[in-house]
Amino acid sequence: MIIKYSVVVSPSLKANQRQVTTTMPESTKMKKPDVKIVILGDMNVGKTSLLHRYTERKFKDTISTVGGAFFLKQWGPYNISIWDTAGREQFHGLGSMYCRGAAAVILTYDVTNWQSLAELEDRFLSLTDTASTDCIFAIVGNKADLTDPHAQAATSGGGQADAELGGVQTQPLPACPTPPASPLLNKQVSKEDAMALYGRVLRYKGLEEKTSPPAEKMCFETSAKTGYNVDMLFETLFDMVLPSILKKRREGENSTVDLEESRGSKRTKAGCCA
Ligand SMILES: Nc1nc2c(ncn2[C@@H]2O[C@H](COP(=O)(O)OP(=O)(O)OP(=O)(O)O)[C@@H](O)[C@H]2O)c(=O)[nH]1
Ligand SMILES: [Mg+2]
Repeated sequence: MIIKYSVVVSPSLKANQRQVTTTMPESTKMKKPDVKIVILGDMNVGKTSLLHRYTERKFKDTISTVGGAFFLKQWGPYNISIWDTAGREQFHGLGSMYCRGAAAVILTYDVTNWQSLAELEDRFLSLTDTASTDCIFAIVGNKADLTDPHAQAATSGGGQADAELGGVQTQPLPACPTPPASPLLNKQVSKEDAMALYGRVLRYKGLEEKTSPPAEKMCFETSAKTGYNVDMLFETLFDMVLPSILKKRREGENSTVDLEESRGSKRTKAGCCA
């Protein structure tokens, strides 16, 4: 089950004064998220498209994100919120607010645009200072369909999430004729460049490479257009944030005050003193 919530901000105010309002479907009582994943990156790299692909199994027209939105994904018994953010400079100040307490951050670039990788380090990495201390990082090169014939030919499976959306039963679509492959563009960012950035992210966070998830596992090339590696990205992260969820739940249990017990102990104390 996936529910989408929008976050509305007033762009006319300065970043630190902006009012943030969350809107949600009237009929939906918000479930409490167990954990938060945030997707960051420059404008136009395809953050919203990746989320549409994962949650709606579609590649559809987007408009540049204003403020942010989050999706609530039920993963087994847990609720995972996935936050989409705006890449536009104008909304930069909101990024660290969205990252507060995040268990995982997806740093997204466009494989055909070197600058979009550089921006991750220059502009977005510092926004993650507010994330959880054990935050996991994934580096994602999107638009792989433009440079890689495998990604261009991939077709995303649709069954699982289609069936999940509002519990609506869907019929498989009739097979479409395969569109002609478009000519491939030059790849500007190699997987090695992304893996080197992952190493620098770990150093920035003061994390040991030896004890952190390896770069090969945490660097993905995806296509929101064809669905290439999109499920793999989100589901790898969901599995990896489970320990954070369990830790949070344990901490929640330990900090719960048992009112009956405390009333009882008060009475005993009072009885003692009497
Ligand atoms: N070929 C190709 N185009 C893509 C892909 N993902 C996104 N796009 C296109 O890239 C443009 C930007 O996509 P968005 O998802 O809106 O980008 P964004 O990162 O959310 O941008 P902001 O909201 O402005 O930060 C759109 O025209 C998309 O259709 C992809 O995997 N392949
Ligand atoms: Mg967007």
